[in-house]
Amino acid sequence: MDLLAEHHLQGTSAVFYIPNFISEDEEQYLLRKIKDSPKQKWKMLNNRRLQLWGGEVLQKNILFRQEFPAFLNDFPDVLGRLRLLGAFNQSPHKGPNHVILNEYHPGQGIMPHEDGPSYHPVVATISLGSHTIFHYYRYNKDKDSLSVDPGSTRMGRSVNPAPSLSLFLEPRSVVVTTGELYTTHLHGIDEVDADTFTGDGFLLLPNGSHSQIVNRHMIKDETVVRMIESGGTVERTTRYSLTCRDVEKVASGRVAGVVNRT
Ligand SMILES: O=C(O)CCC(=O)C(=O)O
Ligand SMILES: [Fe+2]
Repeated sequence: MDLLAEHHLQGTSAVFYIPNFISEDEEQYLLRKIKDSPKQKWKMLNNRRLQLWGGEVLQKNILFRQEFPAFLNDFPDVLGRLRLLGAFNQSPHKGPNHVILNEYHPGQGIMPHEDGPSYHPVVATISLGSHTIFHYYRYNKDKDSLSVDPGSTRMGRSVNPAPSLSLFLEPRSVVVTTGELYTTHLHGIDEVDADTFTGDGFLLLPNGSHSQIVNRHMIKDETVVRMIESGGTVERTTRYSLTCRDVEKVASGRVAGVVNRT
């Protein structure tokens, strides 16, 4: 984790934020490749669409591999860059073997959730095209209480609606989450068109309360930093995220249409 260490987010056990992990030219290239990808690759969900790369995690949390497209491990070698960073040094395959591409138009987000047991507890999330605000949440202490929205949690435990940590993710940045923020917290993105800051680092949440942006001293875009410190609104545009993880169990043997590789 040496290269990562200088990007450690103070006050967290193990969150790392790296602005400009992807160059502007690489971002344009990746966005073009995403737009040119076959329509049938998209999986439609209620509030967004996504693509799975590297294979699919099927029964028993096992990954059935498929080759990555060249723009993830050839040019630009996003996956190799994550390996060099050391983010996956402790993971079974020493690098990500699975990537989810999520598309969010303004007003779209993702409910608080955990990523589940298939993955080694490290996730690297790259943002392309637009910023977003990424919240981490805790479960409430009362294990027996029912969730207000049971669909958003595992086991029907209630989630504390006040984020325990809020990050501003710039386009082209990567955030690496490990440790207890991965294993015991949830994460989510509010379904809003824009993000309004009220000064001193505080973000106005949809329920009228506030949450402070904890990585504001690490943000490179000075216009954004001024808004976060003095107040203002940043409109969201379409964001693509690459959620890169290592699935611990990988199927050996050949499956129809799936490349045999461990
Ligand atoms: O888009 C993001 O940044 C988060 C995506 C996510 O949490 C997931 O795919 O599990
Ligand atoms: Fe997630």
